[in-house]
Amino acid sequence: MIDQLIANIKKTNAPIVVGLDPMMKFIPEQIQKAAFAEYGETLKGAAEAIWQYNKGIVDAVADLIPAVKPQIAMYEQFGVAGLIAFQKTVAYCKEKGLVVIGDVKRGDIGSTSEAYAVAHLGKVVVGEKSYAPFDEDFATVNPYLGSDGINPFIKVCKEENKGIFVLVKTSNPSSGEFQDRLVDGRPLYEIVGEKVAEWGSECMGSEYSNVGAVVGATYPEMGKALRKVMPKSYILVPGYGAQGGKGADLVHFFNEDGLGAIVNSSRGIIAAYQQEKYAQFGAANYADASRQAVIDMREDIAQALQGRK
Ligand SMILES: O=C(O)c1cc(=O)[nH]c(=O)n1[C@@H]1O[C@H](COP(=O)(O)O)[C@@H](O)[C@H]1O
Repeated sequence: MIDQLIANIKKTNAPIVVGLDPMMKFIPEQIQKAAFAEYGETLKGAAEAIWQYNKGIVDAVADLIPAVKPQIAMYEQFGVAGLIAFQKTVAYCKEKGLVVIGDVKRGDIGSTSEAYAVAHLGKVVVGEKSYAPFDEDFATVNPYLGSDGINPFIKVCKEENKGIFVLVKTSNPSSGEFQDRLVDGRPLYEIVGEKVAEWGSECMGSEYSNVGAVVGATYPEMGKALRKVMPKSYILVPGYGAQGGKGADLVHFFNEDGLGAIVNSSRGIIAAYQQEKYAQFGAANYADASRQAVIDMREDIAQALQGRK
């Protein structure tokens, strides 16, 4: 699957992931009204609104980007109806040729991780039949339980040609509370990064591994160090835009070949029309504002990478 992701990145010339993290406050009134008219102010109504909103954005940006990252929490808050919207979003994006990174941040004891891996990347067996319940291409995984929690994902990745991104150094302000702690004189995130390289060596694509890492754009120096620790792992870099990360911060997350990193922006793209910079689009043209925000992000990253040469 990493090969598909890289092919899409090369085709679009955009190492960008659009994060599909829909929140009701982003959804234009006309979409909410139509959904509520059909289903009432119910969980189903909310789920219909987020699905229609997503569809508008995906239709507007799909030709520009290699991948999307739906964040399951934004759907799960609307219960089963929300999860159906998640599933529909995954399927629709795949139909459009996009690689789908399910941001599910799973990880548990072995037997439980196995079920998570089956749910999101693999197939579940029911009698004589088998089903791919959510069928994302990649999933984000929390490594805190150690190899027991990761190995079932790697097994499914090998069987199904899928991939994972393991949390190594997260973008949030308190990520250092545990992740930066020194263990035998070295920061914990570096030890996890080494483990990602080891797990990744078991699950290689042609140039890069199907086991990638998540490292926040908000910690560029750590990104630089981690790039060297896991040379064959793709780094998924969240924290661009709404969390303050900029193109210039991202340069060292990439390898010399211009590959090796893919940068996520969620609110910065999907709610662009609510920013002053894109206000002229208005709520009715929210998807056009998202398209312009993707073009600007692509330019920002390209310029930063150009500056490195
Ligand atoms: O795994 C992630 O994607 C992730 C890891 C991390 O360290 N920081 C982080 O922000 N994320 C996710 O990336 C997205 C960032 O959203 P924006 O800040 O709106 O661009 C959210 O879906 C977060 O859950």
